[in-house]
Amino acid sequence: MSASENVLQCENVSRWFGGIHALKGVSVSVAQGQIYGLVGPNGSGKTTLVNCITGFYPPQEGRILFEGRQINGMKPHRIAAGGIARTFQNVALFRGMSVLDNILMGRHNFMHPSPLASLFYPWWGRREEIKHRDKVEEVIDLLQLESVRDEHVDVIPLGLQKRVELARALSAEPRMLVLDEPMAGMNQEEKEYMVRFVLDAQESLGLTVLIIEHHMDVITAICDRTLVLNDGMSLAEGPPKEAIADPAVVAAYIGRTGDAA
Ligand SMILES: Nc1ncnc2c1ncn2[C@@H]1O[C@H](COP(=O)(O)OP(=O)(O)OP(=O)(O)O)[C@@H](O)[C@H]1O
Repeated sequence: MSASENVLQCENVSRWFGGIHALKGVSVSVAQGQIYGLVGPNGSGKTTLVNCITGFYPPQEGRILFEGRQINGMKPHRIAAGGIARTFQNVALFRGMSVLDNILMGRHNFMHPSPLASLFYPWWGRREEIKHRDKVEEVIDLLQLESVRDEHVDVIPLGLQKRVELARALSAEPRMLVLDEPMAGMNQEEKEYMVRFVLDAQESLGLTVLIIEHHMDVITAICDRTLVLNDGMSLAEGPPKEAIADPAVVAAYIGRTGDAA
C-alpha cells in the first residue's frame, strides 16, 4: 500500500518525558477503513503514541500525517476539528451532566454562536441547535443509549459510561476514531456489546479506527492489522494473529500474562 492511501502515517515518532524515553522512533501506517490494533505490555508507549497523534503530547521527533497533512504540532482541538476523535483510558465525561448533554459536547467544534446573530436572528440559533440535536439523536440510536439519555452520567454503570464517551466522539463526525482501552474494566457481556458498537460505528460511518486494547481476543476478532510495542519500540506488525505469535512478542509478554488476557 502506498503512503498516499494511508489515512494515518506516523514516521519515526519519538517522545521523552524527562529521562523517560517513552517512544523510540515508532512508525505506523493505517489505511482507510481499517481497524488497527495497538498492543503491548504496560508502559510500552501505547497511550503516548495516541497522545502524540491527538496532539496532547506532541512528539519531539518524527512526523505524523493525517490524510496526507502534517498534524504534529497542532493543538488537540484543531486535530479533533480536522477529523480525529478519541476516547480516554480513564473515562473522561462531564460529571454532573446528563448523557444527552455529554454527547452534545462532542458537537462543540461545530458550534459558532455569534451573540449579534443570536440577538437579531434567533431563528438562526434555533436552526443550528436542531441540526446538532439531530446528529446527536442519530448517535443515540446507533449506540442504543435511548433508555439512559436523561440520566446523569455519574449514576450509570461503567460499561454505559464508556459507551457515552464513544457516542460523544462519534457526534463530532470524525473520519478517524482513536479508542484507548474502550473495554477496560468491563465484564464479558459489556465487552461483547462494546465490540458490536465499535464494529457498527466503523461499518455504518465508514470510519478508520485505531484501538488500544489489552484483550487479545478482541484484537484478533476485529482488527485488520496490529502493532505490538515494547519499551517504546515497535516489536512486531501485521495481521493480529501473526503479530501476536511473533517469538519476540511472546517473550515480551512472559511474566506479564495479566496484560494478555
Ligand atoms: N505525562 C507523563 N509524564 C511522565 N512519564 C510519562 C507520561 N506519560 C507516559 N509516561 C511514561 O511513558 C512510558 C509509556 O507510558 P504509556 O502510558 O504510553 O504506556 P502504555 O503502553 O499506554 O501503558 P498502559 O498499558 O499501562 O496504559 C511509561 O514509562 C510512562 O510512565
